[in-house]
Amino acid sequence: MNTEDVLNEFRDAGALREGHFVLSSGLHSPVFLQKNLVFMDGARCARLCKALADKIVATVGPVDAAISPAVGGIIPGYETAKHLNVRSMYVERESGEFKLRRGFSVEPGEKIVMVEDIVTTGLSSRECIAAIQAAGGEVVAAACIVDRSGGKVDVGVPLIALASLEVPAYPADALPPELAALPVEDPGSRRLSK
Ligand SMILES: O=P(O)(O)OC[C@H]1O[C@H](OP(=O)(O)OP(=O)(O)O)[C@H](O)[C@@H]1O
Ligand SMILES: O=C(O)c1cc(=O)[nH]c(=O)[nH]1
Ligand SMILES: [Mg+2]
Repeated sequence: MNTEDVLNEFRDAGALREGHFVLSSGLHSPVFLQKNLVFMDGARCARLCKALADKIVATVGPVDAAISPAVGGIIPGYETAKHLNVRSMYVERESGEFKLRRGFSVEPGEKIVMVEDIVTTGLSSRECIAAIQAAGGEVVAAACIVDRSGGKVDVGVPLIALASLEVPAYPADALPPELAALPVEDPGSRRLSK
């Protein structure tokens, strides 16, 4: 499955959104990949995650478990782990920091693949990787459905992306006028209050 195949899955799901979005990183973008509309369709989610699982095995060989950052990473992490035939866990924010909770644990030195939905700046991936390492896991690779940086981000381990594209994103104080004129949506969970 190549980048165009993945984008077609997003298009068919109505998940390739245009407007004015503030991203997890605080950057603003005219494009948002609303991955939940993709993952809500089990067959579509399975097609994407089976392809991602195959790419992970082809790149780094077998792994012991997959761990994802909540919320967006949970469904693709679970589905990718299913195709890898390994257990699936997630980290979630506790006082703002990703932690393994809910009885999840890793054995020292277990080979872990970190599975994200979308990578933009890689900040969430790096935070998730740090949490896995703090729990004793060896993160052998990061994987994602879409890398919006076009291969530019460095998450400290090899990043295996099913699709790679460059999408414009701007700091809040450098918005193009046509973007600034649109009402802003903040669809992610980083700034949600409890
Ligand atoms: O590479 P980055 O710049 O960190 O951006 C990508 C992250 O942003 C989104 O999560 P978000 O924090 O919006 O919350 P969500 O997972 O609940 O959608 C997405 O799920 C990635 O985790
Ligand atoms: O960077 C993000 O927060 C982000 C971008 C995107 O297209 N989709 C998403 O869910 N998050
Ligand atoms: Mg996320």
